[in-house]
Amino acid sequence: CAKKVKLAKDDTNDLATCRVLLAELEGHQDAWPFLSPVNHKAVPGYRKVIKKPMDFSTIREKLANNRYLNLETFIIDVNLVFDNCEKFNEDNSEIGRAGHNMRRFFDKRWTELLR
Ligand SMILES: Cc1ncccc1N[C@@H](C)c1cnc2ccsc2c1
Repeated sequence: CAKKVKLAKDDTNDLATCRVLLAELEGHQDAWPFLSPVNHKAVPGYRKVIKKPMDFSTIREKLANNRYLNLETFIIDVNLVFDNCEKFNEDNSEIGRAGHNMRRFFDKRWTELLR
Protein backbone atom coordinates (compact mmCIF):
# COMPACT_ATOMS: atom_id res chain seq x y z
CA CYS A 1 0.00 0.00 0.00
CA ALA A 2 1.02 3.65 -0.45
CA LYS A 3 3.62 4.92 2.11
CA LYS A 4 1.91 7.02 4.86
CA VAL A 5 2.79 10.74 4.73
CA LYS A 6 5.65 11.04 7.26
CA LEU A 7 4.50 14.51 8.47
CA ALA A 8 1.02 13.38 9.53
CA LYS A 9 0.59 13.49 13.33
CA ASP A 10 -0.41 10.21 14.91
CA ASP A 11 -3.89 10.98 16.32
CA THR A 12 -4.69 7.39 17.25
CA ASN A 13 -4.69 8.01 21.01
CA ASP A 14 -6.17 11.54 20.97
CA LEU A 15 -9.62 10.43 22.16
CA ALA A 16 -8.14 8.53 25.12
CA THR A 17 -5.95 11.54 25.90
CA CYS A 18 -8.98 13.85 25.92
CA ARG A 19 -10.79 11.48 28.31
CA VAL A 20 -7.77 11.37 30.66
CA LEU A 21 -7.35 15.16 30.59
CA LEU A 22 -11.06 15.81 31.19
CA ALA A 23 -11.17 13.35 34.10
CA GLU A 24 -8.17 15.09 35.68
CA LEU A 25 -9.80 18.52 35.22
CA GLU A 26 -13.06 17.29 36.79
CA GLY A 27 -11.14 15.77 39.73
CA HIS A 28 -9.11 18.91 40.50
CA GLN A 29 -10.00 20.59 43.79
CA ASP A 30 -10.43 23.97 42.06
CA ALA A 31 -12.82 22.57 39.39
CA TRP A 32 -16.02 23.44 41.33
CA PRO A 33 -16.89 26.67 39.41
CA PHE A 34 -16.56 24.87 36.07
CA LEU A 35 -18.26 21.50 36.61
CA SER A 36 -21.67 22.55 35.22
CA PRO A 37 -23.02 25.40 33.05
CA VAL A 38 -23.15 28.80 34.77
CA ASN A 39 -26.80 29.36 35.73
CA HIS A 40 -27.34 32.78 34.13
CA LYS A 41 -30.46 33.32 36.30
CA ALA A 42 -28.22 33.07 39.40
CA VAL A 43 -25.40 35.16 37.86
CA PRO A 44 -26.60 38.60 36.70
CA GLY A 45 -25.00 39.81 33.48
CA TYR A 46 -23.44 36.46 32.56
CA ARG A 47 -25.58 35.77 29.49
CA LYS A 48 -24.87 39.26 28.09
CA VAL A 49 -21.11 39.27 28.70
CA ILE A 50 -20.19 35.65 27.83
CA LYS A 51 -21.06 34.89 24.21
CA LYS A 52 -19.96 31.23 24.21
CA PRO A 53 -20.53 29.58 27.62
CA MET A 54 -18.62 26.34 28.22
CA ASP A 55 -18.11 24.02 31.18
CA PHE A 56 -16.66 20.56 31.91
CA SER A 57 -20.03 18.72 31.83
CA THR A 58 -20.76 20.15 28.36
CA ILE A 59 -17.29 19.07 27.20
CA ARG A 60 -17.96 15.60 28.66
CA GLU A 61 -21.25 15.45 26.70
CA LYS A 62 -19.59 16.58 23.44
CA LEU A 63 -16.80 14.01 23.91
CA ALA A 64 -19.37 11.23 24.52
CA ASN A 65 -21.26 12.24 21.37
CA ASN A 66 -18.13 12.37 19.23
CA ARG A 67 -18.49 16.12 18.68
CA TYR A 68 -14.74 16.83 18.73
CA LEU A 69 -12.99 16.52 15.39
CA ASN A 70 -9.59 16.17 17.03
CA LEU A 71 -7.51 17.05 20.08
CA GLU A 72 -7.26 20.68 18.97
CA THR A 73 -11.04 21.31 18.99
CA PHE A 74 -11.17 19.73 22.47
CA ILE A 75 -8.37 22.02 23.74
CA ILE A 76 -10.17 25.04 22.23
CA ASP A 77 -13.28 24.25 24.34
CA VAL A 78 -11.24 23.75 27.52
CA ASN A 79 -9.50 27.09 26.98
CA LEU A 80 -12.92 28.69 26.38
CA VAL A 81 -13.86 27.73 29.95
CA PHE A 82 -10.80 29.57 31.29
CA ASP A 83 -11.10 32.57 28.94
CA ASN A 84 -14.78 33.04 29.96
CA CYS A 85 -13.68 32.86 33.59
CA GLU A 86 -11.02 35.54 33.10
CA LYS A 87 -13.45 37.78 31.24
CA PHE A 88 -16.15 37.66 33.91
CA ASN A 89 -14.23 37.26 37.17
CA GLU A 90 -11.65 39.43 38.94
CA ASP A 91 -8.21 37.80 39.07
CA ASN A 92 -8.30 38.37 42.81
CA SER A 93 -11.51 36.45 43.50
CA GLU A 94 -12.32 32.86 44.49
CA ILE A 95 -13.53 31.92 41.00
CA GLY A 96 -10.87 34.02 39.23
CA ARG A 97 -8.05 32.30 41.13
CA ALA A 98 -9.62 28.87 40.52
CA GLY A 99 -9.63 29.64 36.78
CA HIS A 100 -5.95 30.60 36.74
CA ASN A 101 -5.04 27.50 38.77
CA MET A 102 -7.02 25.22 36.44
CA ARG A 103 -5.51 26.76 33.30
CA ARG A 104 -1.99 26.33 34.68
CA PHE A 105 -2.77 22.70 35.59
CA PHE A 106 -4.26 21.97 32.15
CA ASP A 107 -1.38 23.57 30.22
CA LYS A 108 1.13 21.50 32.25
CA ARG A 109 -0.77 18.21 31.81
CA TRP A 110 -1.49 18.35 28.11
CA THR A 111 2.07 19.35 27.26
CA GLU A 112 3.33 16.46 29.46
CA LEU A 113 0.97 14.00 27.72
CA LEU A 114 1.75 15.26 24.22
CA ARG A 115 5.36 16.42 24.19
C1 LIG B 1 -17.35 29.90 36.31
C2 LIG B 1 -18.24 31.00 36.79
N1 LIG B 1 -17.99 32.24 36.31
C3 LIG B 1 -18.75 33.28 36.70
C4 LIG B 1 -19.76 33.11 37.62
C5 LIG B 1 -20.06 31.83 38.13
C6 LIG B 1 -19.26 30.76 37.71
N2 LIG B 1 -19.49 29.48 38.20
C7 LIG B 1 -20.80 29.03 38.67
C8 LIG B 1 -20.84 27.53 38.85
C9 LIG B 1 -21.17 29.68 39.98
C10 LIG B 1 -20.24 29.80 40.99
N3 LIG B 1 -20.54 30.42 42.16
C11 LIG B 1 -21.79 30.89 42.37
C12 LIG B 1 -22.32 31.54 43.55
C13 LIG B 1 -23.62 31.90 43.42
S1 LIG B 1 -24.25 31.44 41.89
C14 LIG B 1 -22.76 30.76 41.36
C15 LIG B 1 -22.47 30.16 40.17
